[in-house]
Amino acid sequence: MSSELAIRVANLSKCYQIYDKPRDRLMQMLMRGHKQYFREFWAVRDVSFEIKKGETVGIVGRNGSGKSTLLQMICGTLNQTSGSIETQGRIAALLELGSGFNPEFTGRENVYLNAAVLGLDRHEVDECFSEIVKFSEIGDFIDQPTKTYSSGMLVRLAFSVQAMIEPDILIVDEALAVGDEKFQRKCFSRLEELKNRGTSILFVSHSETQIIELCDHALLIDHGELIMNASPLQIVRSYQRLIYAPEAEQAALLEKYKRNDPLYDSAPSSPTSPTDSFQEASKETAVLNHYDPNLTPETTTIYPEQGARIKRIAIHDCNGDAVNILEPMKKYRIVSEGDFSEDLERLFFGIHIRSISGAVISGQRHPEDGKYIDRSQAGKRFRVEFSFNMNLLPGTYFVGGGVWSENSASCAHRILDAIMFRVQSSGPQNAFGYCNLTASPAVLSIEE
Ligand SMILES: Nc1ncnc2c1ncn2[C@@H]1O[C@H](COP(=O)(O)OP(=O)(O)OP(=O)(O)O)[C@@H](O)[C@H]1O
Repeated sequence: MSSELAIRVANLSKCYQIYDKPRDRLMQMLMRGHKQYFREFWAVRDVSFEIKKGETVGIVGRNGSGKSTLLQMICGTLNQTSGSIETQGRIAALLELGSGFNPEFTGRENVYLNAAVLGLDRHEVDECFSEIVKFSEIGDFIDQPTKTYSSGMLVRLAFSVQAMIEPDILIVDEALAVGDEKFQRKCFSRLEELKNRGTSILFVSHSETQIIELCDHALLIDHGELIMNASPLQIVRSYQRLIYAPEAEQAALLEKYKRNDPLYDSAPSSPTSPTDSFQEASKETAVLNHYDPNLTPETTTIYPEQGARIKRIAIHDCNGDAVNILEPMKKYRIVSEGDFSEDLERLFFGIHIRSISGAVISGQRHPEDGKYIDRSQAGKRFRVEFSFNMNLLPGTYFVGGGVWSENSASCAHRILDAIMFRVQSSGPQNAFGYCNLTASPAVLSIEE
């Protein structure tokens, strides 16, 4: 394997033998393979990919798609049925909650045991022990058996051991979803630190923000197969589109992804594509200086219609004119219009604003959390207006919107990156990031 690579997986597969009855397992042993008493279940099938040193790669997929099985094989805690795995350097892994701990041992004993498994000798553990305990915030509990720990404490200690020993490869299986938000933030800043120091990180997450913000690229796994290996944003979009698609359309979508067909309806756009007609409907006659007809996203993703259809999303200024060049600190309205093709119950509308990297910066729903519009009838049109203060800093942003209802398993209709807008600069800024939350200028005093 080239010295640039940290992990190389080639044609990796895992087949489980499923016995419907315990008796079948016994029969299989007795018959010594003369007859087959089990069903084969391929949890991972012919997966190949490479991860370079220092890269962070996210794995995305539905429940049961084979993510954990794949990670366990890479860590060496599960044998593959066929294929090969090559890794370079020390691998640390955070798999199932507390799976590396012996519950009868104290936290301290488990730290030494865990570190020994990772190849550290006693002296090396002595050197980083206090750092591990400090990071985990376990305190005096470190000398209690880990069976007395809460799930949050277990994950804190497990993460601390794996992350403080500076592995070459770190594998994390969703474990970070456990633990309080403050600790999660600490874990992610530690992951960023490891990433900057050159650790290759492979992690499973259902959080689109984590995938987009941390990963260099990502893998989409479904039914044990590697469906796509692409940019984090593309993977997150494809995954969302897959899980929101009606069941009947999912197989075709997966085939399309596998063939590496253009992900978005708009790329390349055909004259009749839904994206074109949506964008045509959303296009406005130019309003002097504040509407740029060329400002249209190439990443528009239109979900299948399931009872509703959003026909147009637009931003209006205080005169009701459609705009997409916005001025900081002014008031605007985002308007979403469409119609219902089915009778729907308990519905709500939403819009969101995303950054270029795809992170959701802000969103609004109507009615508010926990409340719904009781019902709507097929054939009726809707129009919903969300008002907002333009507190975003100069830059380019994307707007998406959706209609959700209890009748449709996922959403009645949804469009990601429906339109885009630019916030103009209004001169030198004291604020940076995405939002301007400044209430009044900073006050400085320096001692004489
Ligand atoms: N020991 C086993 N014997 C038989 N089948 C198994 C075994 N372990 C896992 N599986 C099956 O393999 C498939 C993949 O499981 P895996 O845990 O890898 O999925 P996953 O993508 O990590 O799911 P989740 O997101 O729910 O954690 C599942 O259908 C699961 O039921």
